Amino acid sequence: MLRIAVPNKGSLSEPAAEMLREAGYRQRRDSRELVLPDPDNDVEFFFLRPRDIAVYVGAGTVDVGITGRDLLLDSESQAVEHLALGFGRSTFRWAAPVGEMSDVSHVEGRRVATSYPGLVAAYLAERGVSAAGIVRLDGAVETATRLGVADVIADVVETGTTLKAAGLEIFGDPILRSEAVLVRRTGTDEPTGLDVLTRRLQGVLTAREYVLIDYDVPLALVEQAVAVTPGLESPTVSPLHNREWAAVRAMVRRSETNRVMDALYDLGARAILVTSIHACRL
Ligand SMILES: Nc1ncnc2c1ncn2[C@@H]1O[C@H](COP(=O)(O)OP(=O)(O)OP(=O)(O)O)[C@@H](O)[C@H]1O
Ligand SMILES: O=P(O)(O)OC[C@H]1O[C@H](OP(=O)(O)OP(=O)(O)O)[C@H](O)[C@@H]1O
Ligand SMILES: [Mg+2]
Repeated sequence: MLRIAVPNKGSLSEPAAEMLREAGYRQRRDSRELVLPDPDNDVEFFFLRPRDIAVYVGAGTVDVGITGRDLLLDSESQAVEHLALGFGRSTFRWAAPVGEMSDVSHVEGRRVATSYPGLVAAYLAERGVSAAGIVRLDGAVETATRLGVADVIADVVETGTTLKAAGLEIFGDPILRSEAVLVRRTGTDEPTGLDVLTRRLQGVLTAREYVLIDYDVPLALVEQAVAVTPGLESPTVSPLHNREWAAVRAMVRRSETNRVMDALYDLGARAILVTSIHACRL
């Protein structure tokens, strides 16, 4: 039975449960449940703090887990990224009071507040910058400079609203681009059942990223139309009752739907229909 760790709280918790539900797994109804067996799918879920998940996976006490890439790298555990999951996207960035710093070299000799000391120390060491110290805080890191415990912070930024409200501005390149990831232990055989979980999650990712497009097009234009919608392997082209026309079906990236529909219409395609993909295996 594959043991899967899932965030029990925080911003990754709900979207992780949603993705697993879409992949056909049982999910808990009560947020106080800590363990949930799913015998039909031969897996067992453990609801743990996202920060601890890489630690459990690295120690081998659970087989795989969902956590943030930033938390994985901060953990310095034996866990590695297996599959990026496309939700919980954020950047991890430097910030300081407005107008004070513009480059990571300015962190030299200054005090840094962060919830990710491992990640920050590794980043600074790689660039040969010595901070005066790293102050580890659990949250609300943006307040640290105002309260005088640090000169600069390194923290998760999504919209930038929290930083702005604290009178801070980002500087330097992003330390990291993070998102939720499925992690597994390094240096051991792949756990039994991970192949099925991976295919199911990839199915959800594809169903979210792609739509199906159907249209009718004059036979003479099929080649040009297919060049606009090449699909993943090859589009389906079917005859229509009117023998001078064909029906085409292909997968298209959701983000490109309208551009593709416009191009097909301009070419002469008609009855262009777009439908969501509910589930898939490629
Ligand atoms: N505002 C946000 N937008 C996107 N991802 C975020 C945001 N805040 C935290 N994360 C991500 O969530 C993970 C941290 O989860 P964690 O549960 O420890 O903190 P949290 O989501 O901030 O919850 P809380 O602070 O309520 O405990 C990290 O991978 C981080 O990148
Ligand atoms: O760029 P924004 O959209 O403002 O989001 C980023 C903020 O969200 C998270 O904080 P959270 O609300 O989890 O509080 P915390 O600092 O106590 O973890 C994160 O730690 C940042 O502070
Ligand atoms: Mg938080």
